[in-house]
Amino acid sequence: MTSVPEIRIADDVSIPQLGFGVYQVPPETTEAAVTMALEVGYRHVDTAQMYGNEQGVGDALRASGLSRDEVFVTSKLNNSFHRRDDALREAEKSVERLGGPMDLFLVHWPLPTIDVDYLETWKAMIEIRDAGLTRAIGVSNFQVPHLDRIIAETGVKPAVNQIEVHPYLTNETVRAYNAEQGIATEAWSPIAQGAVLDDPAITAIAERLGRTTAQVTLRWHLQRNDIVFPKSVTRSRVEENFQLFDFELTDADIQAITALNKDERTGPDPDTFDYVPA
Ligand SMILES: NC(=O)C1=CN([C@@H]2O[C@H](COP(=O)(O)OP(=O)(O)OC[C@H]3O[C@@H](n4cnc5c(N)ncnc54)[C@H](OP(=O)(O)O)[C@@H]3O)[C@@H](O)[C@H]2O)C=CC1
Ligand SMILES: O=C(O)C(=O)[C@@H](O)[C@H](O)C(=O)CO
Repeated sequence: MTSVPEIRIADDVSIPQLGFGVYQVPPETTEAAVTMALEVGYRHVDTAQMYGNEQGVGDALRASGLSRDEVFVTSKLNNSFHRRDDALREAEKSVERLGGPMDLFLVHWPLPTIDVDYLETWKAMIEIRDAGLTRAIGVSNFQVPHLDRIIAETGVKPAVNQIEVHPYLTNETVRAYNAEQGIATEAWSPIAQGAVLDDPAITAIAERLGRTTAQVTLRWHLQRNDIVFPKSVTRSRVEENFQLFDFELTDADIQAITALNKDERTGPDPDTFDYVPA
């Protein structure tokens, strides 16, 4: 079985650096998709209340025969639940759907333009952790000023900051701040939902190494010490995305891929994103 490196993100909490993302996996097929990923060897699943598929993740874990502590599970607080009482209640519901305490629970978006202050939400996350509903807490899509503020006001650093990172959006400012603060960076949409896979520079490296462009891109993330969880519902790709530990990129390869940055987002901008589900 492939051994996936782990990154320590909090006292007594380590996360496998490679996981399986389930954004846009329909609720009715999530159990099958996660079961497939567990069969391939993934031991880290990234879901969210917003995805509507935590139940399917929990069902796959229960059916797997694996003990709960063998699989690292992350979920995220939905944008509608930023008020303290809502956050605590909804974290309990996530725990029920997932079948036990989470390993990592994130504030999904800072929503800086919404009337609930994300500082209230971060304080609620600390309570959620202290109540034992999750082993570690973190944030997602937080920019440097958001991070600065929650750390200054509470003295509690997020274990991770999950942000959009891929060769066309290297997000260096936030990554550097995360590193300086000892916050692990998780790179969402690591292959830009496929947008980087035909890039000529990545293709040239892939051809030289006899790998696919998805594997080269994911390996680039790993060698930059970021945590990734590519999503696929296609078994051959789920397998391909797991075969990353028997080759290496050179420093020159890493620099060439990093140089592809064009600050191009595939998803929303955290400074303006204000979607709150009804
Ligand atoms: N915190 C946040 O705000 C966000 C978090 N995320 C997290 O990050 C995870 C990954 O990001 P996501 O947006 O899903 O995008 P990814 O960058 O993982 O790309 C997923 C897409 O690429 C395809 N794909 C996957 N592997 C391959 C491959 N080897 N070759 C060719 N195509 C491939 C998939 O197709 P198919 O499934 O058809 O095989 C799917 O269309 C999410 O699932 C979620 O967990 C994502 C967005 C925002
Ligand atoms: O996938 C996620 O985690 C997201 O937050 C995205 O779905 C994001 O909300 C989006 O892309 C909305 O269009």
